[in-house]
Amino acid sequence: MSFLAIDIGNTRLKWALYAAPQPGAAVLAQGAAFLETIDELADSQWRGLQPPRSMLGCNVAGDAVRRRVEEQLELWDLTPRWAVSNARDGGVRNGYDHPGRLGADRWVALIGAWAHAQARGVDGPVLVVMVGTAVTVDALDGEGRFLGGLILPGHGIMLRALESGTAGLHVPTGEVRDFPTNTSDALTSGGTFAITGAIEHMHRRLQRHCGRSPIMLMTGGAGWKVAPYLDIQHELVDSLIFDGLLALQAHRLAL
Ligand SMILES: Nc1ncnc2c1ncn2[C@@H]1O[C@H](COP(=O)(O)OP(=O)(O)O)[C@@H](O)[C@H]1O
Ligand SMILES: CC(C)(COP(=O)(O)O)[C@@H](O)C(=O)NCCC(=O)O
Ligand SMILES: [K+]
Repeated sequence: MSFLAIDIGNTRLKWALYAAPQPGAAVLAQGAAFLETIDELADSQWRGLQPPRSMLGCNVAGDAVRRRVEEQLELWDLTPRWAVSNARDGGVRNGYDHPGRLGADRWVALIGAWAHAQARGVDGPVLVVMVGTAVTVDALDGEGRFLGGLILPGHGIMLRALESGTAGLHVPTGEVRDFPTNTSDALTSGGTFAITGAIEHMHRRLQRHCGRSPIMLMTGGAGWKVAPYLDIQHELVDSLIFDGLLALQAHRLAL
């Protein structure tokens, strides 16, 4: 019954093997690999794993990367399946102008966030934040409607853009400070507060739109770096995308 969930972002592939394709199933094994090393998965992290019976992934890193991962999946006898954004699934309605153009990771995370809210009896809005290569800040109302969201550069991209666009900004990583007094701290703090500022802005907007304070769920490889500087209540849920994939797979099996 085991189920493999895969989340391919623009920096890393994350995977988790679950005992069953059901929300709340036990994690049997998990790992992550930078995209440069995904051609070794079958010979390294995945070797010796209990063979998964099914898989569902989400991928925003392009078709070439998907094909490379499918080659690794040939280790087992299973059909690779990939989540695509659509108009409605897992209790969420997609408000994007062209639902299929919404990043599959955002769609799956919204479905995971909705499942979390339902499980906790939350019936108000949810702000879904992912801090990966890029940062996304997505608004879900109390009825499970995805209203829309922001995309902004992640910390690394912001710093590289500043480095390549200026003559005088080649400095080591600094600390986050309220009033930075050197270039390193100014850049690190600027990047962090650009992200927290966008999150807090969307939080206010969603609160105003729904007339209720949203809960906020945050995920992504760099979430832990941003979380300490957020002035609003939030929860880090590392497994948000996997939880969305589990919800989708369970839903599909129930049909
Ligand atoms: N082991 C790590 N140590 C420190 N930072 C990390 C680590 N792994 C990831 N990150 C941070 O998280 C970002 C990537 O997060 P991730 O969620 O894997 O992105 P994506 O989903 O876009 O591939 C990196 O840009 C980096 O800032
Ligand atoms: C916004 C993203 C680049 C985020 O990618 P990530 O940081 O997870 O690697 C990805 O969700 C994407 O390519 N989205 C498609 C465009 C959209 O969502 O509107
Ligand atoms: K991601």
